Amino acid sequence: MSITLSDVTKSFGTEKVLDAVSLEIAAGEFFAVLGPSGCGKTTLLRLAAGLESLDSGSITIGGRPVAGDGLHVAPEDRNVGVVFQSYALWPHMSVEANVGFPLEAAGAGKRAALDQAQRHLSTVELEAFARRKPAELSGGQRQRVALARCLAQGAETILMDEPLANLDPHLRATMEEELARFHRASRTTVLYITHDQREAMALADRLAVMWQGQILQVGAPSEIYRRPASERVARFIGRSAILDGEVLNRNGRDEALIRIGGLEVAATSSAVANVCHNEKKPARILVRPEDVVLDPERAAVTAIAERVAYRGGFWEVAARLEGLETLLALNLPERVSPGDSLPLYLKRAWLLPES
Ligand SMILES: Nc1ncnc2c1ncn2[C@@H]1O[C@H](COP(=O)(O)OP(=O)(O)OP(=O)(O)O)[C@@H](O)[C@H]1O
Repeated sequence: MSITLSDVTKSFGTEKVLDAVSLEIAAGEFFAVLGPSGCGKTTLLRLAAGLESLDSGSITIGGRPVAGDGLHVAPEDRNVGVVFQSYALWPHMSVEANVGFPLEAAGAGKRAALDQAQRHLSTVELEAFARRKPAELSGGQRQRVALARCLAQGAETILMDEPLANLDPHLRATMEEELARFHRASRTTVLYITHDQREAMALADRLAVMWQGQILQVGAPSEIYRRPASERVARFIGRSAILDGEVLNRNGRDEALIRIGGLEVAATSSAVANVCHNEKKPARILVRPEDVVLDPERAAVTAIAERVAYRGGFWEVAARLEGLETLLALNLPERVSPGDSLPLYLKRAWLLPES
């Protein structure tokens, strides 16, 4: 079911934690909210779940108003499942009893509840573990039981708050795949809260970048990576260099010729519409590592390697362009050493919109 937040505002004491937040999450979408610690992500999720009440604005789920204008539908009547970092399973019950419990509580007979539980356990590929107790499962398996229980509740919308935060890196990667498979199989709407940009990029159809109670940008992960709306978003998502440069000329509808140090390159931007032909002005320019290539044939500039770190399969390099303070970030397939000069070719750049 779709989730719509309109101008949602929430304060705790004098601290405004959410400031007129509006979001539209489509039915069946995997939507991630990404932001640094304390920016208000969990509060947003708790408001959608009905675990907090809002100060102003409104929330609808599946088109039905659930909060706002004096209305507050109780969490159990919102038809949403919630998965937290801690799995909140009943330790004394078997896996199948944990999953079947919401069905029994809703009036289904014991046998029918267990049959249904089996079906939902097969969605998360845990049929074989039905008789175990939660303590006999791995962290990732417990997380899957919690997901199966949401499905058993009939939740067409699942709210997840950092569900992988307690897992070790290897299990996290496996669980990311599990979550993606779960979403494909169930087609539930997922609102997913995380501060891990890698996780959000890997899982989400779309994501919102949040900062200090506000939404900075909403878009597909590749859109946010390639076309960040501000320097803050650019710094938060992915590795990059943000350099001082100059716009030299407007080349096309969303392209301008820019200069960074001694280098001239075409940059795209949503902001080029504000640039006049032949108008020179200072600019902030985003360069992603994959857009900087070591290529003696096409090299337009030479940079000096300053820091080099092996990252398994490639070397991560920070290199200085003459006359510039900020270091360029690049990934190279071959080893270089600090002090080496690198003939570089810049494939493209992104002219950051003025903020
Ligand atoms: N019940 C509460 N009472 C008072 N302040 C609260 C309460 N819940 C959250 N806050 C404050 O609201 C702000 C946002 O908290 P929230 O948990 O939404 O952030 P978050 O983005 O989820 O952070 P994290 O990633 O660290 O979990 C924080 O400053 C927090 O201290």
